[in-house]
Amino acid sequence: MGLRRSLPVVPRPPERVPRQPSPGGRSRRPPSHRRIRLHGRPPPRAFDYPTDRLSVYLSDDGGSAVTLFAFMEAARFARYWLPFCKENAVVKRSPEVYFEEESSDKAGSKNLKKMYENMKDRIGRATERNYISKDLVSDEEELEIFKRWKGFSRNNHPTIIKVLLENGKDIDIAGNSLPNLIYVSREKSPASHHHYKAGALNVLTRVSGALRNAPIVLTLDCDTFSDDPRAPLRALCYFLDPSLAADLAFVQFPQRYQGINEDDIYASRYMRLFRFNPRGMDGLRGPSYVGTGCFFARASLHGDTKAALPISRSDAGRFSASEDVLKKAHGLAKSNFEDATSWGSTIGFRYGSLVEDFNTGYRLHCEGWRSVLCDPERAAFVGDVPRNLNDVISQMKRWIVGLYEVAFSRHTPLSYGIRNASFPMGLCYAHYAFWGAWCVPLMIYGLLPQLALIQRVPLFPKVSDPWFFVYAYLFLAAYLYDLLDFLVNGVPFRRWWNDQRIWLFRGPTAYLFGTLEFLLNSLSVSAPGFNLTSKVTEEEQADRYARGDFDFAARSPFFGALAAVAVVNLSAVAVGIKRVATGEVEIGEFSMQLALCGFVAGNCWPIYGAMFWRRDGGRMPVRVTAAAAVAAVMLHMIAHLVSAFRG
Ligand SMILES: O=c1ccn([C@@H]2O[C@H](COP(=O)(O)OP(=O)(O)O[C@H]3O[C@H](CO)[C@@H](O)[C@H](O)[C@H]3O)[C@@H](O)[C@H]2O)c(=O)[nH]1
Ligand SMILES: [Mn+2]
Repeated sequence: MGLRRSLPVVPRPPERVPRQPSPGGRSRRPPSHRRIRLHGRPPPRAFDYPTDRLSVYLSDDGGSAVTLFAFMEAARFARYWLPFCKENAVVKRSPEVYFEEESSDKAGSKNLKKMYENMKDRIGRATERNYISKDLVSDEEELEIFKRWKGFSRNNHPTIIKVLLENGKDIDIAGNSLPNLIYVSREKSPASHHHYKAGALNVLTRVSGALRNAPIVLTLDCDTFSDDPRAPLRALCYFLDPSLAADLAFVQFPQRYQGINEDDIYASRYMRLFRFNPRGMDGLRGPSYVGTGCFFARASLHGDTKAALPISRSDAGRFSASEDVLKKAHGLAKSNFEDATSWGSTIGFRYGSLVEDFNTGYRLHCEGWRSVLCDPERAAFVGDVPRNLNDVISQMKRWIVGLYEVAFSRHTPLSYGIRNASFPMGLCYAHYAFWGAWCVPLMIYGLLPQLALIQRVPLFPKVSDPWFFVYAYLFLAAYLYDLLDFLVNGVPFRRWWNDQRIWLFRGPTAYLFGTLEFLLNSLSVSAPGFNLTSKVTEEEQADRYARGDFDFAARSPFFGALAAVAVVNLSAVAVGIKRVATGEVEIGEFSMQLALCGFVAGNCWPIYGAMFWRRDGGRMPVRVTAAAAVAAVMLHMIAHLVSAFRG
């Protein structure tokens, strides 16, 4: 049974008539460039896969002419880049990564690099002006396209679909045909909810369905690049396995990242979330969908039950971009197309949660579909992480809100999930859905024993009491178990230490603020929003990150809350030690509380540095420090009042 057609949706460029993109042109940095590093690797991605069975759809949710321009440029560059990769067996097919890491002396590599720099330069200029001017586009026909961008805004613009490359018509410089490349910017209008990324993915699903309707669909985020040309083949192995294929909805590759600093100070690898736990779920109904690096059976997105297997029988057609088909596609991308349809509720990517990935995978599992984790040694897809603490926490806060939206929906994992997916799957999903609830125990442990210590209220058994060992055991066993999981998986100790630290940091920040935000959303005081994770980093900030220094340079309420907890712990340690030293209290009675304060304070070390002695740009703004001190004093006063009242 031969695989007839397929359609991984993977950005990878090219352009029409072979036009010389001035390979020898001097690369010039625009003088007024702010020192900003774009850490999302630019688009070109490539697969070892027959190009006539590959279509790449790029969703531009920002509706920007600059994005289209960048893709036209990249498409042109690909005509030179792809033959070079083939000739030299280049596996790292992101040119940005290739030119950075490889000091290549391969034939043509110098010229190609120049060409690449030149392209980046032109895109840089376009980005800076936010406008495509005549000096950037010489082709009249192309210039015409950009003239359509009059009065467009991100939330109000018509549909634009542009077929940038068509297989069979466009070829690279070696004469090989190129895959289809289609730019899609869906219509946005203030009158319809656009449902963020899930909405964008559903438009892509429909548009690709009209143009080609291939049975396999790959979703990739804008900050992900493909780092293994054979990834589609790996995924297809599962889809073509008759023992799996009947109800296989998706094959998920773990999220893996580049550019994380040595000790991973912000725990950006999310080892449990993306590496350990999916392996466990793989033994049940399969890992959850994590938004990127995931191959779907199109059938599962159309709500067709159990239709994934007969890939070769699916009604995939030949790619067509005829006027009729394009007209139809424009209609499918209209902002009101989904009104009174089941898109987002029982078909396609599911709405109602800011974590559309988690929600969609969960609902598919509940509907009887399975998934598979594909975790080869070499990362198949590589993504980017935020590189300063405020962005890290903001991203997590958005996830927490989105997870609560699933937790408290009518499809809550605790009942619907357990009933429909299975008991253990329901629990796995509940474990994440209620993630933010960690703020309760974490806040209690971060404040209560400390304030009680200062008020001379013992909370735990004395060292001489046998119950003491139960507490000590629970604490140590939990930590040791966590540590072992990391060590066994080859993660160095310091990375584990940072991971547990960030877990504590999330308590009064992402977990707490996420929980509050969800409460406010539920009371309709505010509305959930998808704030994009920042994709740029200031040069200075990037350097700090590379050095492994914490970044507190923002007037962020997160930092205020963190610093307040840190100050309470520091004062408790100081007061506690003083009391023990002067014999005011008996050490046995407060040893556990003192140890706890010491442990938290030890973890807060980078916060004290940022508040008190650091002088570089990453220190905490004075205002935040002051606010935190006031908050800490107030907490002490409240504790004092409470204990006076009780006494
Ligand atoms: O209105 C929107 C908002 C986002 N996106 C896209 O969504 C993707 C993810 O956005 P990003 O800012 O990178 O968010 P992250 O928190 O880094 O993404 C993680 O969390 C998201 C759910 O919150 C998942 O969708 C992602 O796959 C997962 O990597 C990007 O490709 C965006 O272009 C849209 O297309 N439209
Ligand atoms: Mn991202």
